[in-house]
Amino acid sequence: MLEIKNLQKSYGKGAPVLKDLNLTVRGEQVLSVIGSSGAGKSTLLRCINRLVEPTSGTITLNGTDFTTLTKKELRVERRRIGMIFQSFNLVDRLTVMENIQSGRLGYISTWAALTRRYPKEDIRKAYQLMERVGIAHYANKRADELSGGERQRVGVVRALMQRPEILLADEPTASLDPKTSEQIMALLRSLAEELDLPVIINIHNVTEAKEYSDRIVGMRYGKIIFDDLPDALDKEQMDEIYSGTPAEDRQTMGAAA
Ligand SMILES: Nc1ncnc2c1ncn2[C@@H]1O[C@H](COP(=O)(O)OP(=O)(O)OP(=O)(O)O)[C@@H](O)[C@H]1O
Repeated sequence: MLEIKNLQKSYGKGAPVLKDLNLTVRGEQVLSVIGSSGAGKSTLLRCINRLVEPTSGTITLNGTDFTTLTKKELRVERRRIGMIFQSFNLVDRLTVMENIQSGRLGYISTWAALTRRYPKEDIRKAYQLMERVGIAHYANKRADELSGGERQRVGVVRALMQRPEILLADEPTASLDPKTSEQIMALLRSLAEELDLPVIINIHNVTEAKEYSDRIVGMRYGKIIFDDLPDALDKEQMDEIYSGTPAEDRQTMGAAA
């Protein structure tokens, strides 16, 4: 279970971009986070694994409060959170297998990693996952020889190699064509179910969010203003989520205070 309580984030001395945010994610489910540009979706996702440092609040994953971990502890515990990126974040000159095995870095010795002597079990696991997502025949191909959809599948396998307890996907389909984008969303959805893995997706495409998610969270400038089943997201709710500007929201908050 992921439990986010009273999360606040301000960059430097700026106004808060996450405002006392609370969110609980239980069990297997795909949760999509939608909202205007600047609403704080990426910041929220990145606070969870502390790629961005929260200003205050707690983020607890299956009993571990990530906000209080030291840098050293975080290096170990972060493996429990898989992350998928819009730009895939692969090393172009490395093969698919090498990229995938980098998901095991921290589990195997630096020497084994440098000399590409991966444990047999890791190779078996990698092939099993690559077969599952349809890229096993590319194991020895360089990452930069793959299409966007194939690269994202490598990203997914790399994240799963960590044996994560939760998967975070930061706009995983934004660089893909519509058909490939749907395929990746469908893949994430079926993996969530097969592996009993909660997946949080930050996404702009509301149609896809509705089709492939079990739950939708709508953010407006640092706050969650919608949290429900996809079917409950109607035009009125959408207008609410996508209206306003950060400045207007600050004024409203000021008036309410
Ligand atoms: N590193 C940073 N330094 C300062 N401000 C930042 C930084 N990253 C994000 N912000 C600001 O925080 C706010 C939320 O940004 P964030 O990227 O989380 O929103 P988002 O909803 O993911 O937007 P988008 O959909 O465009 O990616 C924005 O006002 C943005 O300018």
